[in-house]
Amino acid sequence: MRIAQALTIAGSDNGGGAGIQADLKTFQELDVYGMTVITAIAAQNTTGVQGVFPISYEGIAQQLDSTGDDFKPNAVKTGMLYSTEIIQLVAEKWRHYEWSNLVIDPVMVAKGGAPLLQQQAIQTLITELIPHAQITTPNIPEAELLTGMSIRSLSEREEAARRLVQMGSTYALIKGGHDTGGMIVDVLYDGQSFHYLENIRIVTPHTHGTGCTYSAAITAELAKGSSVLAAVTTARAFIQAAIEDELGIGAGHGPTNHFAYQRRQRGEK
Ligand SMILES: Nc1ncnc2c1ncn2[C@@H]1O[C@H](COP(=O)(O)OP(=O)(O)O)[C@@H](O)[C@H]1O
Ligand SMILES: Cc1ncc(COP(=O)(O)O)c(N)n1
Repeated sequence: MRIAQALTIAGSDNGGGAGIQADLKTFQELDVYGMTVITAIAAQNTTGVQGVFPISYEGIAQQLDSTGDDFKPNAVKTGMLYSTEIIQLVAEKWRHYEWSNLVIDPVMVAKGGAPLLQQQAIQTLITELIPHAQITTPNIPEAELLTGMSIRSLSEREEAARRLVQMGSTYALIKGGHDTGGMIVDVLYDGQSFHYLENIRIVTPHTHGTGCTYSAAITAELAKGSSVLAAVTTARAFIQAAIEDELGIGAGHGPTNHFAYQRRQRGEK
């Protein structure tokens, strides 16, 4: 049996809704073999982040080498990278192992407001890692920090996507979840034309890990050989199902339902 393989380089969420855990669950649901490099341990639950404990530089470097020396992931995603040093390290190993299909989810702040990327590391992300990206997937506040522009209108979302492509990302996906309308519009740009993914906003507090799950689904589809547009389209359906069929776990902003998409595909509830 040949199986597509994907690597996630991200932080751990013990609550299982975001970070490494969301990525692995998503890979598994989409029939992709998942591998991990853990950058930090975030102690968190549905009410917030209680602590962040970075893994040592050596610990991350060794995980990257142990992975790269033996495995050939078909796609790689980054989530919480935390510091300038970690971003530089990932960029160096990326070049060394000649990996392909890099998906950058530029995780900066948790839903509750806790910082997951040091402020000074944003510039390093732009100069060192984004030029290697097949696709970069910021939410609106992350896109504002990366591009230095304020984003209100659809045309500003398009301009932000253009700037990310100018920085070297082959595709840019500006996610619309932080907008306020009844429809959510995610804007995908390939350097020439725009694609708009429009979905009904689901009224729910349970959106913890949506960005992680969405970008993990894109990574899984790229690992299987899909085009970027096809990967984003499938991933969007995956995240919509995951938010719609809510699990209602925890007292605060609960995780999404990683089972939902495949259950629907099989005609189950
Ligand atoms: N309430 C919602 N209803 C439907 N889709 C949502 C909802 N919240 C988020 N999404 C979708 O999940 C994806 C990630 O959400 P977003 O909030 O933009 O990013 P992040 O989780 O990185 O902050 C986007 O495609 C967004 O449109
Ligand atoms: C380890 C880790 N990575 C990423 C997120 C962002 O997820 P969200 O924006 O849904 O809080 C998180 N909370 N924890």
